[in-house]
This record gives sequence, C-alpha cells and structure tokens, in this order.
Amino acid sequence: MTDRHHDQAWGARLRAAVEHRGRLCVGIDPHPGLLEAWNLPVDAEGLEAFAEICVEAFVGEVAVVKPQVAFFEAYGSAGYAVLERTICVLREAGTLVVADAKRGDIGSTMAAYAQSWLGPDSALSSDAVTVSPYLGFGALEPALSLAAEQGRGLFVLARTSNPEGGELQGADVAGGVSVAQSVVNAAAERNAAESDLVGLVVGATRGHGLNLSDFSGPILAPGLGAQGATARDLADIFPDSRKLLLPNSSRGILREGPSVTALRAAAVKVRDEVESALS
Ligand SMILES: O=C(O)c1cc(=O)[nH]c(=O)n1[C@@H]1O[C@H](COP(=O)(O)O)[C@@H](O)[C@H]1O
Repeated sequence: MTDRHHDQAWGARLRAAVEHRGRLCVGIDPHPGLLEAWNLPVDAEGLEAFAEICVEAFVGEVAVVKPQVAFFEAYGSAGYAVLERTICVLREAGTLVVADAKRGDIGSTMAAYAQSWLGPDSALSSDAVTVSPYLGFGALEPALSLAAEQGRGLFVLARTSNPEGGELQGADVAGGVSVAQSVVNAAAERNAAESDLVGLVVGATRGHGLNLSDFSGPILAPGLGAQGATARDLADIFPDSRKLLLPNSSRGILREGPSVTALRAAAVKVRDEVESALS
C-alpha cells in the first residue's frame, strides 16, 4: 500500500477509529442556506470558511467525516480546490474521510472515478467513497480492486434514505429477491475475498426490509436529524448489535454552527446518543 496515511487495510482502520471515537459519521454538507445562516458569502470563499470551521469542530471528536461532494462541485474548480484541502487536512489529522460522490458507470469509466477518489496520486483521494451499483454491481469491480489494493473502502447504495428510492430498490429481481437485497448479497459475496472492503448504504429513516445476516461489513446509515431518524430508531431498524453501523447526520449538526464550540458540542451529543442507543 503506497498511501502515506496508513499501511493497514480499510476495515482495520475503520474499526480502530470507531472503537476510539464512536460510530457517528458527521457530514460536511455546505448547503447555500447554511452558508447564509453562518453569515458566510455563498461562494468559494464562504465554502472554504465553512469547511475550515467543520474541520476544527470535528477532528479528534468523531471517527468519520463525510464531505458531500455536490456542495463543493457547485463552485466548479474553486469548489474542488476547497474539497481537496478539506480531505487532505482531515486525513492528515487522522480523521477518516468518506467522500460522498455516489459514482457509478460502466467499468472502464468506473476505473477513472476510482483513481479520482481512491487512487494514491489524486488530490481528492479519500479513505472511502460512496458508489451506485445501479449500472450493475460488477461494473464497480475496478473501484473494488483499487480499494483493496490501496487499503480503502467503498460504500455501495443498497436501500437509500429517501422516500423515492423504494420503487426501484424494492422491486423484485428474481424469486422474491429485491434489487436492494441483490446488492446486499453481492456485497457479502465480494467481502468473502476481503472483509469490510464493501460497505453498504442503508437509510436509517425507515425499516429497510433487508436480510443483512450474511453481511458483516460496515453499514453507512444516513437519515439522523434532518431526515427525521433518531438515535433510538437505530436499534429498531438495525437490531443486530454486532453490525458495524455508521449513522450519519449532516444538517442536524451543521445547523448548530458557526460557533466551533457549539458545532463540536452538537456532534459530541449525537455521537454519545448513538453510542448509548446501540450499546
Ligand atoms: O450516501 C449517502 O450518504 C446518502 C445516502 C442516502 O440514502 N441518503 C442520504 O441522505 N445520503 C447523504 O447523507 C447526507 C444526509 O444529510 P442530512 O439529511 O443533512 O443529514 C447527504 O449528504 C445525503 O446525500
């Protein structure tokens, strides 16, 4: 593994970080409305100030931070430069970064996305990236191979938190197996070669209806806070306490800014609520 940040497999790094700092994954989602609420200009400079405040508040307190790429991309190359610096500073400080880019394409193009988000030479390179399997789970293979080689991970969308996701993800593919369940099964099978390489995204906003018993990798569970899920819902929705669950909250915490102290306190509060709900 050539990454100067680590020489361990992703699963080992993730499990060690969660052991130290809890399961919460805090999102950096710089919505224009949040920039305004923080009295920042809605431009790349405001974006940079927003990201710097988040970094200061979250480093050392939470295990995993998930920048939502869309809110950086909205400012073009200037936004990407801010994202590069944000990813780099977080990783240098020992915070794991999941880039929420939700990439997915035919295999040959997927290889290029994989280099951007997981390659050793990219300024956007993160510890893990979110990907969409809806061009076929097999099309993700270039990203899976690169992640394995680099000691990084992937989070594959299975059952998303939004209400619109159910129609497609809940549809039957064969013999009563839903599209989302087929993603879960493919992820479990791929993890037989390297455990924890493939994580799943399963929303925390409602019952997912999935059989997760054969899946032992990490599960990113967005929906805490702004989308209505609470820490207490987590134990009902994910009753198997052996699962490595990473609940995500973005706006629910970010709305407590721009004070670094208040933002940090909000993250710590949700982190601790999650830990006591799941322990
Ligand atoms: O992949 C994700 O992180 C994701 C998957 C999903 O099913 N639902 C979901 O909300 N997300 C992301 O998680 C974050 C949730 O943000 P809040 O609703 O503000 O907490 C956003 O960045 C979403 O894009």
